[in-house]
Amino acid sequence: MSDWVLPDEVLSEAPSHTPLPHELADLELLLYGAYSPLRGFMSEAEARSVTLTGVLPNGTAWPVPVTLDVPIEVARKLDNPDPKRRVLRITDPEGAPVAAVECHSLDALGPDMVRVGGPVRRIADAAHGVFIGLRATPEQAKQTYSKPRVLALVADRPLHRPQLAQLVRAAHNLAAHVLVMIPTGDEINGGKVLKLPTAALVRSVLAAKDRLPTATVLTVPLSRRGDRLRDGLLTAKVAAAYGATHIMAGPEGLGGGDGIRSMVPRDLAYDTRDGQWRPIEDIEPPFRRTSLSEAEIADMLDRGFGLPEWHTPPSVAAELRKARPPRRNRGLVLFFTGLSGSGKSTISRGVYEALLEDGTRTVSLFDGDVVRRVLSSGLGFSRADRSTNVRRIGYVAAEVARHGGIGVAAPIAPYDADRVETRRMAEATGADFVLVHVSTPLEVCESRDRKGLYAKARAGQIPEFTGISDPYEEPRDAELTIDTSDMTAGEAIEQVVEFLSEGGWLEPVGLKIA
Ligand SMILES: Nc1ncnc2c1ncn2[C@@H]1O[C@H](COP(=O)(O)OS(=O)(=O)O)[C@@H](OP(=O)(O)O)[C@H]1O
Ligand SMILES: Nc1ncnc2c1ncn2[C@@H]1O[C@H](COP(=O)(O)OP(=O)(O)O)[C@@H](O)[C@H]1O
Repeated sequence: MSDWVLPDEVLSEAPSHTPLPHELADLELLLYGAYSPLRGFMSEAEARSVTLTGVLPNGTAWPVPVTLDVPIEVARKLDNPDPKRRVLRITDPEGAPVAAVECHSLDALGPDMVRVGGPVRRIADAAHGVFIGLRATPEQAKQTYSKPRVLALVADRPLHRPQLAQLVRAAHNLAAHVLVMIPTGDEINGGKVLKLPTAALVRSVLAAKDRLPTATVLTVPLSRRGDRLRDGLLTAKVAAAYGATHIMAGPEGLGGGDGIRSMVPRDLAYDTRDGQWRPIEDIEPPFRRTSLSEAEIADMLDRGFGLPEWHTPPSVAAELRKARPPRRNRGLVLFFTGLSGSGKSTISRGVYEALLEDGTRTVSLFDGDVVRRVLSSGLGFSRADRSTNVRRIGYVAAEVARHGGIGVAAPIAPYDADRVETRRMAEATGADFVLVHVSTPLEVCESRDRKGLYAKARAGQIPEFTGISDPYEEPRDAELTIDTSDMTAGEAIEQVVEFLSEGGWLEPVGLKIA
């Protein structure tokens, strides 16, 4: 990839840095040569040029910035005037060195961060990664192609019969070898209804392998930037680097370019007369079954209904059932937020006990006092400490949910960013996240003043008290909002239990609140 030779003593003295997941994914693609002709991370000027014009200053078209940002303390250690000796050692999240960056450019991004640009070089093969055995460099992949034409498909969702039929038709018409690229980078779930953890996505795609024409199936650490057009162009670039001559346009549409042609598949429907998938307009309406939407598929899985065989191969359906079990068996983080005295502890404890009495679900309660004593001992109530506290709770509750249990937590959790991160952690495990905002107004909480804390806060004896001298950011993404001003604790608990039953997380029968 890179022709520079790195003396050992330079490397051993180089400062280390562990990049963010999407930066590591970019690094992997750079090292593979999958971002060819890029050989390294962009300088700020290059990144700006790409963002504004889609072209690098040297005239190369490139759709998105590929950048690496490091904290200023790390950048300060890169003080050698000779750029060949200004080397940053990149470590994976476990701390093992994986690559080196020869830092040709260092551009300050505000007071804390520095953008590091320059060529990259592999030090060691990545040792970890889900389905790492399915990774390949473009050169390795090209060895497997059986035909001159190669049709790429980015499988960022499971393949059901309509997608398989589209692929088979396109591959047949082109007489092409098929290259299935399963994206394993960050944000592959972005905007999807049916969110799957990476391993589950790979398994569900592999479950359709027998139904593919001659194909090479790879995982590719592609991540999404959130701009469909540019993401599409980047995907096409990577597919071209892997030797694809054609690419299937996805539901969002994908750009071609770079000598790769985009294939827009025809809309297919199922013909009930002979069980074939064919262009929708070739089937008379009474015999036509259109494909299920992602929302319909998600809903069927949530309710525990089997996916119909006319639509989904049984092997794929089985993987999806495992990855997304019916809600009554699926992990859940039930997260209460609200002011002190709003009723979080009372309601969460009541729901926890109702779940214990019901006995169909395993459940852990992260009681506020116990959390502060054990999990978060030593933390106070500064913004940073509250954030750490809430994210720790979120992390542990997500682990409970990963294994199919219900994690119930009830911290104040005053900051939106921490609640959002907590939701992300839960959903990344394949579990659900339900946010209950106990919205009892401050006046009511203060009049209750069960622990006498509001009086102390008003008297200035407790600095940074939520609602008095510290912020509470009202959630706008709560699944359920309960104001306990005019209801009994029993009624509040029942509202939550009913919500869980109606949503399918609990069997409706059997649960009774006294
Ligand atoms: N400064 C300040 N602000 C708010 N609350 C305070 C403070 N100091 C102590 N307490 C008591 O600690 C409880 C809140 O802890 P949490 O872990 O839920 O807070 S946070 O989510 O980390 O913000 C909270 O308990 P609850 O009444 O159960 O909410 C208070 O009793
Ligand atoms: N509908 C209700 N739901 C919950 N608590 C209520 C309700 N009505 C009155 N309360 C009282 O309000 C107080 C709430 O305290 P707590 O549950 O410890 O709140 P938090 O955990 O949010 O600080 C308790 O004394 C509780 O008895």
